[in-house]
Amino acid sequence: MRVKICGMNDAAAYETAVDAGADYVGFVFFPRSPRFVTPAQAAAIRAVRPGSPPAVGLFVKPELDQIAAVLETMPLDIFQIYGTPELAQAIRARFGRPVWLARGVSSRGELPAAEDAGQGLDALMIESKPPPGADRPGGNATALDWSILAGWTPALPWLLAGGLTPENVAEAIAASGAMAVDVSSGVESSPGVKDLTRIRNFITASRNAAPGLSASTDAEYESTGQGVS
Ligand SMILES: O=C(O)c1ccccc1N[C@@H]1O[C@H](COP(=O)(O)O)[C@@H](O)[C@H]1O
Repeated sequence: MRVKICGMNDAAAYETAVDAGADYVGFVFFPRSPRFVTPAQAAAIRAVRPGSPPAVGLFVKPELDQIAAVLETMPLDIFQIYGTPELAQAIRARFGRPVWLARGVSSRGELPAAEDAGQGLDALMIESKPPPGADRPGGNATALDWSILAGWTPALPWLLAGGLTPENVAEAIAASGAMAVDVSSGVESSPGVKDLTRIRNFITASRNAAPGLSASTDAEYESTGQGVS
């Protein structure tokens, strides 16, 4: 099981996620998000634990130059992109780093299109569609019907996101078959305010849900076909 904790916007939350064993930490560069950080803020948070898990930069329909500007101050290992597959491909080609493409789904019938969209990319972030009126495409604390993912074996790795919490992540993993999960709202006390206990509990609950798979058993994990690079 791999776990990403997204929306890192304070040092204590970041330290807690790293110390609790997060496999990825996410930084949101979308100004309308309550988790938005400037590149300088992200770099300062990351400096608390140099050499910690891969840093995932989240961008919504970014200009390539916006990403380039962030990279001048904040090194990123992976990009999580909300936008077209063509944009995601262009980002991958220009920056030479893994790109995870986010796709909102609500039915099993939408999964083939999601898989197609991910062709040539490194992973799919499968999540709920934003509720009507939402002013951001993710981070809305809404869950999808996890059962639509049961038995899905796309050609590329995928992570499950959207409305996950320490309380429901085990059920989500069991129902969907996900081997990588991502959370933001579910480890907060209010939008944008991370809760340290909930971060620890989320990581523990995720790992306990799939005890045979952990970041330290990579070979076994990769052999499932859901390894996330
Ligand atoms: O977190 C945000 O504010 C955000 C803004 C814009 C796009 C995506 C965002 N977050 C991502 O959305 C999913 C689900 O989040 P949640 O757990 O339901 O809050 C996750 O991938 C976040 O990284």
